[in-house]
Amino acid sequence: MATTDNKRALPAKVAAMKARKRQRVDDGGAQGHGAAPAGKKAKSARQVDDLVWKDAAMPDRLDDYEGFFGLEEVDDVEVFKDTTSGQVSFLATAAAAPPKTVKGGAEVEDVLAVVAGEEEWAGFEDAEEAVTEPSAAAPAKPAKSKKGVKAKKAARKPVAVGKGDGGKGDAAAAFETLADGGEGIETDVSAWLPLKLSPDTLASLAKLKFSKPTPIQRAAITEILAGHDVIGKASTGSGKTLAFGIPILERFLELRSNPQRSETSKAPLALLLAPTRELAHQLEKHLAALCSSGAFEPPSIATLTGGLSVQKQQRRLVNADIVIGTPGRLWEVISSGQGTMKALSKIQFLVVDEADRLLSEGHFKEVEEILNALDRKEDADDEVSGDDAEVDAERTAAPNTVRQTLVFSATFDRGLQRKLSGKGRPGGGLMSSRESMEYLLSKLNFREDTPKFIDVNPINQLASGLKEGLVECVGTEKDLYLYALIMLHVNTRTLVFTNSIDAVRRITPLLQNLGVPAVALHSGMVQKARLRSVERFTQGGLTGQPSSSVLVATDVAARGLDIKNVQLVIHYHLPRAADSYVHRSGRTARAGQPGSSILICGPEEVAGVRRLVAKVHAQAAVSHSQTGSEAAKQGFYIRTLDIDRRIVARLKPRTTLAKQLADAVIAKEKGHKEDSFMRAAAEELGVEYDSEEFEAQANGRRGRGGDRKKKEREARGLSRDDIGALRADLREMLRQRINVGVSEKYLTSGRVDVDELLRQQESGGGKTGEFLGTVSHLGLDDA
Ligand SMILES: Nc1ncnc2c1ncn2[C@@H]1O[C@H](COP(=O)(O)OP(=O)(O)OP(=O)(O)O)[C@@H](O)[C@H]1O
Repeated sequence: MATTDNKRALPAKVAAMKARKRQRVDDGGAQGHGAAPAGKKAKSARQVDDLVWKDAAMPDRLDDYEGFFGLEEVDDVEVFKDTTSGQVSFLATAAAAPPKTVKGGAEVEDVLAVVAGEEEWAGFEDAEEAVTEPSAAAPAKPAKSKKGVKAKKAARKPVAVGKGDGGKGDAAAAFETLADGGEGIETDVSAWLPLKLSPDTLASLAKLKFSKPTPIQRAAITEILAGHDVIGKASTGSGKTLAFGIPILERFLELRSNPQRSETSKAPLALLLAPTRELAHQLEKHLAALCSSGAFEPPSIATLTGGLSVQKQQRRLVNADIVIGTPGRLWEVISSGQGTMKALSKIQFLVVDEADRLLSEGHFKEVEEILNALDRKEDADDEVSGDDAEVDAERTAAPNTVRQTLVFSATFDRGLQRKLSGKGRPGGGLMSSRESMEYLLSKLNFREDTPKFIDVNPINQLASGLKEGLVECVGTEKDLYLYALIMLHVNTRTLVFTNSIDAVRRITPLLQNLGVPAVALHSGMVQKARLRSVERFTQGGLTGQPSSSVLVATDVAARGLDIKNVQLVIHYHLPRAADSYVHRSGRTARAGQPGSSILICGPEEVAGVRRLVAKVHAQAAVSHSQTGSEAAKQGFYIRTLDIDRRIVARLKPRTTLAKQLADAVIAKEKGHKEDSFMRAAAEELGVEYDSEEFEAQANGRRGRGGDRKKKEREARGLSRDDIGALRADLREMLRQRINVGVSEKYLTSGRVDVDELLRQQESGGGKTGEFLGTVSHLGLDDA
């Protein structure tokens, strides 16, 4: 740790912070605290409400306390009066006046007092004299000896910043105190120092235990802080959120510390666009976590997504520092007026997360309208209507000089990527194709001609800890194989992707019937249920409450969702495109963790799947082949995983029963809905409704889907008793152990203890891994 005689240059922001503190102390004097006596203990000026008032003890016999009911008292406070203004102020020690939440990060002293729980602050060590210098205008703050600081630290197990790095200890001393948060966390955040972040931000990072920036954070934060527009590409789960979140926080703290905040700085600072509601809420969570150290008053965040009360969201907009939204709801709010557009036109950051999705065809219309609205220079007060916004915007849009635009994703179109990195074919400027992402990017109205393109993983879009494999089976056995895979990964948080809402609706109850704790997520669910599913999945599985260790979802969960410890992704349906494969698979193996991705496909699909996965890996293969690797020259070849047929065969009866049950319940629900609909329609038409008659007519018109309809009718025909009997049969079946054909190996009560099976197999002379076929190649036997 540095001492006062071993001074080094402080990061600019730390120096600025200290200057601010000094300024504050000086200002305090100028504003009338000048007469404050220099206390023996360091005391500082407080508002009356900031003091620690205690209930005054009252004598027992005074029934109504003679008018003193509620009397409060305070210790260790000096009262003094400004001679010129006559204003009364209080000087109190930290013990008498623990500071409230600190605004703007400027009040370093208060932050430190909160964090350290001390009366006095040791200061930034290499410039103690500047901080502790007794001012004529302020209470003296005695410098604390290094020994004293250390003793307290030892007791409080502080965050270790700059440990062993020699050159960074000066600022580190302050960060140590700042970042502890009283929780005894030890996180060395010195690796962040080159990014020159404020102590408040470092304190937050320490609290999050993020000891060093990820590559995209290291590269992007510097450029963003330098004021550049950035297009950032990095693999899934590599920390892109904080790559833009940290610079936004830095700017927020800077603005907060400025007492003369301009009109602009009172408007929202940043607007973040996300493609799905879940991702928007997750962005809010991540930013809130980043701002939760307690060292400063966090920014107010308004998240605008569909499915939740628009009025409530509009109210939250009023004081929002950061606005996060999905395009549909955001546009709804902007176009409904209320001055939203005017406020948003002053944002300093526009973030487009999962940009290739947001800017793709089909999603872009609303994004385009929002962008147009943001860039309208004239009549910013006017309300925009969806119809005229585009025309007006064409007329009034001008390059934005204030706003920085930050565009992030794990996947960008390859041609565009080459162009952005300066390796593309010359010609065909950014406006070449209206449908292409190039055109859409051009609409983002970057402040610079050439935004910085940062690609930290030009070789591989997939996380390095990801293992991939495929399971081949006939289409009618997909349910069975899905169940088998889940059974073979007990206590594994698993995300199952399908291509349709109907499939989610069918598979979830099927798995539930089999005793698998599954929850559903798709866009047809009401928003609260969607959020609840994510919550249950996030909490379940690993904490001894297996209430939701499997999430069955459509691609609404494919992008951006950051759920800890998802170890397995199963593609029940094949992803429709290479980028979907990347993003779905990216829900596992995040933040440097291992994870596996398994595709279930029919024999006729295998060739297509191999092509698709090879395409994703193509760039890596090309790059490796330049170094001569034989395997790489052949391209990436995804392995087929052999699941022991004996297990599959023995799981079949229970799966068939569970499916029958699930189908019956779904068919009944559907029938009930149809019935209600038909009854209402018949009533409206004034005809009598006879479901059997209608059914008979339908039978006569059997066309496409006739078999399915027949099955549905059969399933619907099951009585309540029939369903009860099926349930009882299934329960009984799930209680049975499944003998897998080798003595002492079995599956019990719907779950499989794979480790136990492998152990027994090994001790019985079997080869480890044989049981799971090549699944062991994925590392799944560790699960
Ligand atoms: N510096 C860091 N050190 C450790 N963990 C980090 C760091 N930065 C972020 N993380 C964690 O890494 C995880 C993934 O981060 P994030 O969700 O930002 O990834 P992403 O790159 O946006 O992924 P995707 O492309 O899937 O959206 C999060 O749980 C986040 O808290």
